[in-house]
Amino acid sequence: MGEMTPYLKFKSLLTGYRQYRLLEAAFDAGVFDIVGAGSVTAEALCGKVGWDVSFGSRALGALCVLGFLEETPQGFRLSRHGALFFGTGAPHPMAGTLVFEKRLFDAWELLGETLKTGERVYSATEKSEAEYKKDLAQYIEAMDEAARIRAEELWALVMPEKEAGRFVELGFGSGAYSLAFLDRHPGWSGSLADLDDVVGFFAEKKAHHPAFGRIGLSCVNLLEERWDLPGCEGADLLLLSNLVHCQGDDETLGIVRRAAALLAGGGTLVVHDFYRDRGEAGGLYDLHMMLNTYNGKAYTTGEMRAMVEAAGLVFAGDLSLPSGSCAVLARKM
Ligand SMILES: C[S@@+](CC[C@H](N)C(=O)[O-])C[C@H]1O[C@@H](n2cnc3c(N)ncnc32)[C@H](O)[C@@H]1O
Repeated sequence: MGEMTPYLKFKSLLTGYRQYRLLEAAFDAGVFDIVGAGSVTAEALCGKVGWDVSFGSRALGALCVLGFLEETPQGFRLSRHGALFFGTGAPHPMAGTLVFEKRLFDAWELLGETLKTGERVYSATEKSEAEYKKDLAQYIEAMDEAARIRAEELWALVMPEKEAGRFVELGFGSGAYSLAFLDRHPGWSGSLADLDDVVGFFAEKKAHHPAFGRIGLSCVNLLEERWDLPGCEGADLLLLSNLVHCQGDDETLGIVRRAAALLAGGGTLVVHDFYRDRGEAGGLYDLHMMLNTYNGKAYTTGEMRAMVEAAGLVFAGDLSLPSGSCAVLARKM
């Protein structure tokens, strides 16, 4: 298919929620778990998920149109595209992402009011310890699903010049970027730092990973003006991935400055994120931060260049990734 006409682009934006609602209804009902195990007739499938056969068959047809399922003489099954994301053995499972996305709707309902108020309106309700832990696990799982895809994109473009070195990631989340880097570069060791609950979660979930033994972990609040991170000093490559959007200009500049101070001479800082001047993803991410954080924002690549230069580094270019994010690179001389 050629380029979308302006009207087609408008219309697909206008009705995008219909695709999402169908995907959500099918996911929530368990359709993908069932077709993931092999072809199944519409009658059997609808019976298992509790759908009316006549209406449910139409929904299954629509899932074929969207490209998630295909119909064979034996019934419905996952298409090649659908099998990337659903079913046992999917290389890029998206179940956590679908569960997490629902949590964002309430904040987006408040966009108009937020724009009028000029400050965050949405606030999460008070959580018990158990709810907080469950929400953190969901957040990290959703982040991990996206990060595992995007890490491959990043490290295919950003390659170290040395066989061995010290890799540092601050605000590592699920650790997907760090683990993917260390997988590719067995001569490197890693030092990772994040808030203590996130560090604990990583240590619990990823201890079995082959690169785990080459990683040192530290707990830190990156907003504090002084960091006690001796394990992160002398970094040959330091990654800030999807971290700078969590806070406003002054705090982010402080983080960039302190991160620059951790670099070894000749070391590289990689600031990977969604940038406002790099397509739709960055523009919408900026609003996502407006709605869901105290003062987070998506920066432009120009703003980030000014920050790395203010931190005494030499801007070394930027790289756009296929999934819409971008890496700003800077060197310590
Ligand atoms: C959006 S996640 C990104 C995780 C990972 N770098 C990635 O790209 O998938 C932001 C991470 O930064 C961490 N973070 C945010 N503010 C922080 C702070 N003040 N101190 C330490 N870590 C922080 C969060 O805990 C979270 O793990």
